[in-house]
Formats: sequence, C-alpha cells, structure tokens
Amino acid sequence: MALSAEREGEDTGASGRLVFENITHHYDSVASVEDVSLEVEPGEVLCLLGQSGSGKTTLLRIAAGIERQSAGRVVVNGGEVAGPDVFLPPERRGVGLMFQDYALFPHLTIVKNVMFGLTDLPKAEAEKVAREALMAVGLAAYADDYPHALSGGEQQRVALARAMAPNPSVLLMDEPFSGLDRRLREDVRENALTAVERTGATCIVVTHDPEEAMRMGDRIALLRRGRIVQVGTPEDLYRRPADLFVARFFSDLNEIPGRVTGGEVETPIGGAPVPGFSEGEAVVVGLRPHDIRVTRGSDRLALDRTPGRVLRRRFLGEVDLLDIAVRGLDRPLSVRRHGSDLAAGEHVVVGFDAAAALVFAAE
Ligand SMILES: Nc1ncnc2c1ncn2[C@@H]1O[C@H](COP(=O)(O)OP(=O)(O)OP(=O)(O)O)[C@@H](O)[C@H]1O
Repeated sequence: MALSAEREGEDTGASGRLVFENITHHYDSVASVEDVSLEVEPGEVLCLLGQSGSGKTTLLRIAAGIERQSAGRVVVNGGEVAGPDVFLPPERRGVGLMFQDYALFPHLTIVKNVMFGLTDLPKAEAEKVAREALMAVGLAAYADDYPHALSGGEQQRVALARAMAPNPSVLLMDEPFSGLDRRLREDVRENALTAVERTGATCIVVTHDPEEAMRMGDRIALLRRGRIVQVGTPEDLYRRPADLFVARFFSDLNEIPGRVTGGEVETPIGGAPVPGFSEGEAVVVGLRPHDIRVTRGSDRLALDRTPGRVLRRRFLGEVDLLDIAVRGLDRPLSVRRHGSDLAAGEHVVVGFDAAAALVFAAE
C-alpha cells in the first residue's frame, strides 16, 4: 500500500488526489484538529480557511508528513501515506511544500536554492529542471543572483519554483502570500496560480483571509476550532452559509433577532419567508451591509414605511459606509452604498429584498 503511494505520488507530475480520513491531532493536551475528513480532487485548488489557531497549519503539516495525527489516515493517490501503521516521511509523499517564511538559503544562488529539492537527479538535470521552474514563475533572468538581490515578492516566487520543481502531484502552501504587501500580494498570487494551474498539481492553500480564499480556491474548507464547518465553492459558502459563523466570516453582518410566525419572520425593516424553521422558533436574520436598501425619505414618508436616520457616513472611495439608526432595532444598521449623497442626520427609509436575507436559528 505504502509502496504504491510512493510510486504513484513521486515525480508523476500528474494531479494528485489527497484524502484526509477522520484526522484527529493533539499537541500534548491541546486538541488542534478534530475528526476532519476532506477529499481534495485532482487538479483542484482547495483553500483551508480559518481564524488563527483553527488548525489549518496542523492539517497541512499532517499532509506533508511533518506532523503525525493521533487518529485517522492520509491517502495520496489511493495509497496510505499516514495511518496507524504507516508513516511516510515528507520526501516520499510526492508533495511540495511552500511556507510563508520562504527560507531561501542566503549563501546559495537562486537556481541552487531551487535545486535543493532535486537531490535525486544528476546535477546537470537538476539544474535544467530548476531553470525551467524559475522560467515558469518569470524569474529565469535571476537564476544566478543571490536571494538578497530579490524583492520579497520575487523571493516568494523562488520559493514557489522550489516547491514546484520536483513536479509534485500535490502542492501544500501555508499562508504563502501573507508576508507581502497588498499590491504585491495580488500580483504574486495571480502569478503563482497560473504557474500551479499549468503544472496541473492539486493544491491546498492555507489562509485566514476570506477574500484570498475566494479568489484562489475552487473550493474552500472553513475550519473552526479544529473542525470543518463547511466545505464548498466560494459561492456556496458566501451565498449559502451553513451557519452564522460562516456568514460572519465572509462579511460584516447586520443581525436582527426575530421569531417565526406563519412561516415568516418579521423584522422592523421587513419580513422574509423562513422555510425549514418551526413555528415560534427564535431566529436571526442576517443582512449584509450592501443588501440593505436605503432611500432618502421625508419625515412624513418615513412614518408609514421604515424610518431611519443616518448617524454617520464614512467615505471609503468606491462606497460609503453608513450607520443608520432604525426605530425598533437595538443597534444601528451598517449599510454600504455606492455613491451615496446621504449625510449624517438625514432621514431615510430602509428595507431589504427577502431573497437577500440569511436566516439562522438563534444561537
Ligand atoms: N507546536 C505547538 N505546540 C502546542 N500547541 C500548538 C503548537 N502548534 C499549534 N498549537 C495549537 O494548536 C492549535 C491549532 O494551531 P494551528 O497552528 O494549526 O492553527 P492555524 O489555524 O494554522 O493558526 P495560524 O493561522 O495562527 O497559523 C492552536 O490552538 C495552537 O495554539
């Protein structure tokens, strides 16, 4: 079993299938990963998303063979690489690794850094492969320079070339772009995605940034306290969040409590149907800031609709962020509008489309 994984996983360059089966892991008495099962399909980019301490890195390290789980199995290309009786070391798993602290050797040239993971090949062949990997990330011209001559973003691309050079079927990336400033991060990320897609490698990317996960991931697995809360496409998680935690993770959320009456929930700013909930059940209506409608209203108009008053307007360039006090709500609503000309103190009318409401059982 282990031998076939080694053969299939190594140097095939094909997309790999990585399966976590009921993985549990503890650091001494601290539970870090609890009963995680996840299948990453060949050629897929899967983002492991979660807050700090949710177990993302541990799961990645378990896949890589740097950490060993206390229960469950890791299977690469149909072969067990870690289980109760099997534990292949990292270099025999056919996986490539890329970390945030890209840790290039300062005394080695760029090409020698990339050759570092190619010790199985004859030197000339290793150098050829390393130069090709550098070309794939657009850094062929820097091959004979030393790391200090490169910017942070370029160094990170070298780290990517190093991880890809052995042609792994699975590429594991831990917060690979978080050390870069925002502008650079987008460039390097796009570059990296293109290079990874070209190799066809299956890729797991750890990130705590939901936007990054949505940009990169074919699917996202959201972790909370060592457990997977939801797995799906970015659209699944954003539009059909499994619970309040998932909804909150992807954007600010106005949360309005209510109770189910006749299959609907009524709030001070409008109602929504709530199929699947029981009569009388306490629920929370979640509304994203851009899903709340606001129009300027006279006092008279506001009296027979839903009156509100702008407490504060913050100009954010493309959008304005408005805090709006609404009669019947304990907290002001947070609302995003494009090109709003509303000012603090103005009276407004607020509402929402029922289809935009995310309704959850009250916690
Ligand atoms: N070497 C360690 N020794 C003891 N506990 C650890 C160790 N590494 C991580 N932990 C704990 O295990 C849990 C999961 O940590 P892990 O690093 O996997 O989370 P993470 O989601 O990757 O977080 P971050 O985004 O901060 O890296 C946390 O509670 C953390 O404190």
